[in-house]
Amino acid sequence: MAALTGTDGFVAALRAQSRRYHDQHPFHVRMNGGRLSRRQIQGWVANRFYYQESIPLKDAAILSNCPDREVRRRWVRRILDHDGAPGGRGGIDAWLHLAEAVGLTREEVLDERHVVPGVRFAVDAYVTFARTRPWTEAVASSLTELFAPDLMAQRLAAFERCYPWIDPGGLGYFRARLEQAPRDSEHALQVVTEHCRSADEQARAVAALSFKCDVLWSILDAIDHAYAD
Ligand SMILES: O=C(O)c1cc(C(=O)O)c2c(n1)C(=O)C(=O)c1cc(C(=O)O)[nH]c1-2
Repeated sequence: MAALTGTDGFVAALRAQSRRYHDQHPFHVRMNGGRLSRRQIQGWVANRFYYQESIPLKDAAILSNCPDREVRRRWVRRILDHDGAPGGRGGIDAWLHLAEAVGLTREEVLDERHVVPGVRFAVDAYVTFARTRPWTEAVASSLTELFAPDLMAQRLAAFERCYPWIDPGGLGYFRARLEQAPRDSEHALQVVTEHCRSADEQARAVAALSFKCDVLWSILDAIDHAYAD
C-alpha cells in the first residue's frame, strides 16, 4: 500500500493511537469479561466520578483558549452535556445515578472519599494540559472518544449480562455517550484537520492524543492497584 500523506496520513496516525487506548487495559478486560467484584466495580465508579466532574473544567479551559467563534459555539455544548442545562440533568447526574445503581451513596461519591491519588494526579494532568497547551492540542487530546463507542457498547452488554446486581436503570450514562461520543469526536477531528496543517502541528496533535491515552491508562492502573483482590 502506498504511504499515506497529508490529511489522510494525519488521520491515520491519530487513529493508530487506538492501539494504546484503555479498552485493552487489564482492568477493562476483566470488567467486560464479567470478572470484577462488586467492590472493584464500585471503586471504578467512585474514582471515575472525578474524571466526569473534571471534563467540564477541561472543556471550559479549551473554550477560554480558543479564538475561533465557530469552534466555541459548538464546543460549549459539551459543558451542558455534562453539567446539564438549567433545569435539566446532564452526564454528571447520570453518573451519580450509576453510582446508586452499583450500591454507592451520592454522598460518598460527591465528597471524593474514594478517589485515590493516582486518579487525581492523572485527571488533574489532563485539565492542566488543556489549560496550558495550545487549544488545538487540547482538542486533539479529546480524540480518544473516537475509540470510545465500541468500549461503551461492550460495557453496556457486560453490565447487563454479567453483573445482575447492578440496577439496569442506572446505565443511561453509557447509552447517552453512545450518541454523544461519535458526534463530539467527529467535530474534534474536523477541527484538528482544519487547524493542524504543518507536519509539526500534526505531530504535536498525535502526541497530545498519545498523552491522553496515558492519562486514561494511568487512571485504570491506579484503580486496579487500589482495588486488587
Ligand atoms: O468510559 C470511557 O471509557 C470513556 C472514555 C472517554 C475517553 O476516551 O476519553 C471519555 C468518556 N468515557 C466519557 O464518558 C466522557 O464524557 C469523555 C469526555 C472526554 C474528553 O476527553 O473530552 N473523553 C471521555
